[in-house]
Amino acid sequence: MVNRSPETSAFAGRAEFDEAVEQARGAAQAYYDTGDAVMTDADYDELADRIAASVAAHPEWDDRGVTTAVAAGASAGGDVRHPTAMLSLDKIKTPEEADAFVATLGGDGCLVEVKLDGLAIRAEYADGRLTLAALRGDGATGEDVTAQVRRGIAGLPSELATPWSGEVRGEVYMTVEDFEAASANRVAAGGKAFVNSRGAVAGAIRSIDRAYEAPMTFATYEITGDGIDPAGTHLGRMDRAQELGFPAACRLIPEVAGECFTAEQVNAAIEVIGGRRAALVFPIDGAVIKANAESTRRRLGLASRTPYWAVAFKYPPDTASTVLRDIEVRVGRTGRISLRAIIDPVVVGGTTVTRATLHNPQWVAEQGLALGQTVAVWRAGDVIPRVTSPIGEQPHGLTPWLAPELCPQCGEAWDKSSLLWRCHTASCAAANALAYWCSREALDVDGAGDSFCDAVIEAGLARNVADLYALTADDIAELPVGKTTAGGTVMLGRSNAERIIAGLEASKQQPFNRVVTGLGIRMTGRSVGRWLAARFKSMEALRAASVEEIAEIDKMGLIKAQHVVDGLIAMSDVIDRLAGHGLTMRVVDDGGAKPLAGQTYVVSGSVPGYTRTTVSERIEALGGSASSSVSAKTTALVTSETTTSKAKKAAQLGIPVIEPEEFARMLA
Ligand SMILES: NC(=O)c1ccc[n+]([C@@H]2O[C@H](COP(=O)([O-])OP(=O)(O)OC[C@H]3O[C@@H](n4cnc5c(N)ncnc54)[C@H](O)[C@@H]3O)[C@@H](O)[C@H]2O)c1
Repeated sequence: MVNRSPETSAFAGRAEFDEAVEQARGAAQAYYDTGDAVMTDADYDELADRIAASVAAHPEWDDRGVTTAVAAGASAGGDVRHPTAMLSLDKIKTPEEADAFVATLGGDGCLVEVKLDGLAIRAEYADGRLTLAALRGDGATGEDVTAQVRRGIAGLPSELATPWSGEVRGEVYMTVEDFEAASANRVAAGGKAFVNSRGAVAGAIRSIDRAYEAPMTFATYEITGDGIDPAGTHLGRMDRAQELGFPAACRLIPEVAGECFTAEQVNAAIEVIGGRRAALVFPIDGAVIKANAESTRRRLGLASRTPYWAVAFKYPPDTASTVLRDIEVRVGRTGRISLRAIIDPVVVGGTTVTRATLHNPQWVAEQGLALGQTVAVWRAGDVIPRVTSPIGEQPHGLTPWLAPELCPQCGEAWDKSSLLWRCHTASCAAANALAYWCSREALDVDGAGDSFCDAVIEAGLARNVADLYALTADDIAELPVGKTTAGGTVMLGRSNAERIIAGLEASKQQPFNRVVTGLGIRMTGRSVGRWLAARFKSMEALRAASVEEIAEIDKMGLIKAQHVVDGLIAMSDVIDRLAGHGLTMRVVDDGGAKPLAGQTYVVSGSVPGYTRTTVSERIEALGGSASSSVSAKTTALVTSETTTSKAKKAAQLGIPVIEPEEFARMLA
């Protein structure tokens, strides 16, 4: 057994302990039987650790199998008896615990492989034909899923190319893409969206006559049978498995497929897998460290629930639970509804998060989400945090949240023809266009927020961004921009009006790329604005460019290029008037030195004194390029974090990392 982290504390009293056991068993029942989440895995693991620490301190306390049985609390296995037990794995969380495990191997070799997050399955073959497939169940017996497997699981064929007889064990899982598809297919067939990919596998593999497509994949980690040396090594057996057509879990990340002999090698492999976690197409919840040679495995042996020759390293959770407090409804630049969850602060993926996105109104309704309810929030790598599921039963007395039937901006009905509702009214489109133009990522007009833009459109003072430049402080000082708590009207006021007019004046000095960005052409944003400005240098040249010429820009593509051409034509008059008002219509080269020429930087997080846009602009003004993803071409990654996927990728590729403060000095 692996030593538990010192901070794990035992329960003080028996009653508290019994309650925790009950809670853990209930959670396991939901987790294994239905794939539902009653708590996050991290919360479950903490509870199980505390139960284990309590049993260690009070051996007479009965934990009803939580620490000694496979899937304790879940419904009893099934009709199929496994010839040898299908075990669980002991968990570790720190490099020191990994060191301790490696020490137990006594210098023998081990492997570090991905711990796939799906369901354990075993399949028997006779003369190349699948004869039986069963789930792990309680470890001793499991459910027969032969018919479901025959429906098709990639990597677990009903018939092999050779007449092989034997048994494979492994994990059935869904790739990220297949999970999204299975979930959408189930909703289209009148069912509920799946909560996560493991839950999706649990649901799909158990329903024999499901009315929706749910593509699944298999990878093996154990094999016995014809031509397999039971006394050999894991790597040897996996070679044979691959020859037979079963993908091996240990080969899914080729960089870590070799044998390790030292704790340093093991921890380095754990780091590599952890660094790639957010970008992997298959779901993992850890890495498995396991002895390679059968002789080592036999020497170390098995406990009742787990082998002593393998452990699972669990990465810091990328999912945390918190309480949903509010949902803000906004209309995006392209008229699409966007939902933002306001949540109690929670640390997830190494950062404190207070806001998260939500899929769409239908998903929220299906999940029955209510304000005040506990939800799971997921954040991986640098992605925007997302609410992935409600956790547990909805507390009594809460009413499910429903999105407003009307657009909160213009009061008209949504177009609900797709899951992401849209508002198509001309006033909303115009107000969104103005708000985008004035936003920090475009012309950054001081003081001109959403309520000002709505009010200008409402009052008929502007129909497009060019009209803004004809306004005076007198025109806008009395615009109604809000309501007092007593229901009275709040006016913009003279000083705010003057601030906005000064902000509009100052925006005439903004560089050309921001003018291009601010036009708000579909499928474009600040990066495309910068690429177009850098490539064509002036509005004149940009307007003269063909779709093909624009598409030649790296990462651009024909579809975006077509939108650019169409957008520029549609906004022809507006652009002419903007030019007339003195907005910057060409790249102004300050003639300064270009010390970053030929260099590419990836900035992750904030650099003092710069916004995300201005830092990219500054890099480019100094002759360099700003990119969003780390690759072999990256000169350096700018970040103060060491645990993000970008930082790990940079470490893997040997790319230098620069602290944001130092980078700010380089740009000065
Ligand atoms: N959220 C909840 O309410 C809840 C409840 C119960 C359990 N859980 C989670 O389940 C875990 C315990 O589950 P478990 O006992 O099923 O163990 P486990 O899933 O953590 O580990 C054992 C399993 O790992 C799988 N596996 C994947 N890749 C593997 C590989 N390369 N080599 C070997 N095995 C591999 C196998 O299916 C094996 O059965 C807990 O740590 C917890 O995170 C969560």
